[in-house]
Amino acid sequence: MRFFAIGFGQAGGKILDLFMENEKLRGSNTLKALAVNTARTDLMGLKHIPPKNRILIGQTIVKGHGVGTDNKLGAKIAQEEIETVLNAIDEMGTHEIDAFLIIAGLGGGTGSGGSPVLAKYLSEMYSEPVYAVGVLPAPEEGKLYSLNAARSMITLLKYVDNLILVDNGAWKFEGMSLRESYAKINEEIVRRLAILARAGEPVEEGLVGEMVVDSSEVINTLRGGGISSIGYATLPIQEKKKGGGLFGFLKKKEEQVVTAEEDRSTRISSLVRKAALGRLTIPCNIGSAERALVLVAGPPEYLDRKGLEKAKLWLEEQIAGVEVRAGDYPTRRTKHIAALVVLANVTDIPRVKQLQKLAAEAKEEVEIAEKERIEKTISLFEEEDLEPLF
Ligand SMILES: Nc1nc2c(ncn2[C@@H]2O[C@H](COP(=O)(O)OP(=O)(O)OP(=O)(O)O)[C@@H](O)[C@H]2O)c(=O)[nH]1
Repeated sequence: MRFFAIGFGQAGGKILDLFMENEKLRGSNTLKALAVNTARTDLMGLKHIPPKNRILIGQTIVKGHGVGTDNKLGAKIAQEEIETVLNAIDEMGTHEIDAFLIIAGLGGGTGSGGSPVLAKYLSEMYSEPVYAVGVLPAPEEGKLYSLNAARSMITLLKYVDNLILVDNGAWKFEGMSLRESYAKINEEIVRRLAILARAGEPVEEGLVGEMVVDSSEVINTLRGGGISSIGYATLPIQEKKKGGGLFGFLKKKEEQVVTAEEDRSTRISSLVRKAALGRLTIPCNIGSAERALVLVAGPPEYLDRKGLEKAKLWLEEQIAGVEVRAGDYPTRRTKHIAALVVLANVTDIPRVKQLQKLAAEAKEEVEIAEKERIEKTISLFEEEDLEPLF
């Protein structure tokens, strides 16, 4: 799956930078990456997106300092400078890509306001699907972030072919602050995107996928303009050494490592279940998904067609719809078997409901506060009979 990815704002840029690093490390050069921001320092902090593929917008308005969580300003700047962004995309080349992928934190200003604007233009100008990865703010970030995210989500859903949500609140790591968790959350997001990017890619020389998933199957799964959540699970593998002895046995117990000789089919199907029922990028009711896609990657001797088919049947029972696509990707560049489950077009997502509620409250509070402020300011001058200067 060849993505043209645009990291919008700080979170989007950082996640895309890591995605780029990951793709380089695994020897793939199919990912096109462009970072767009109103903050100069955010762009300067990127390491793997080449400087020529970083665009600073809004310089005349915010002087390279970001929009300070004002997503209306973020949207306005993106609208005014959309030509610059679209020209950069065109110059980088779009003829070989399968889809656009906009990545942004939806609680801030630049990415939250800018990504729906970009999604609108890309969906009008190109036939390739436009997906967004939207990072939702954690509850402790406050009502302004909720209001921003809710507004951005509603607008994005008008233009994208699919919105993959990631909930920072659900992903905050034990004993860590949200900020300290960012790096780990970003790694988790990139792990999932990297597996998705393997769909339809030529496999390493000498390897053959048993059930290949093409990029068109990813596109068919994600069609329809809904919200998706992604599950993921891995299992470490271990080459079976002759005379592994007591140490080998202990290691196996501790780390739950597996060897190729164990029941492959059960192992694959339980790994897929673990991915679907475990921690999703956004917690949701799996029974409300319209479609699903399963991708399993790992060394070929650990992959198994029967196991995948079993997992597919099981998922068909779990989701609301009937469309489940499944495939595998053999690779020797890993010491794990990884299962990815995309739950497409889910409708029962408690965090989104909660965000809408918080956003509605925040909107009302802002309006009341503004009205009161105007009234109080006027009343400050009511008693005096002074004329304004002009
Ligand atoms: N997962 C994750 N979330 C992040 C990261 N950085 C910021 N966020 C979240 O993204 C939201 C803020 O968005 P940013 O991308 O920082 O803001 P921006 O788009 O650059 O906009 P302004 O800074 O307002 O100009 C908040 O909800 C943060 O919790 C990150 O590296 N990873």
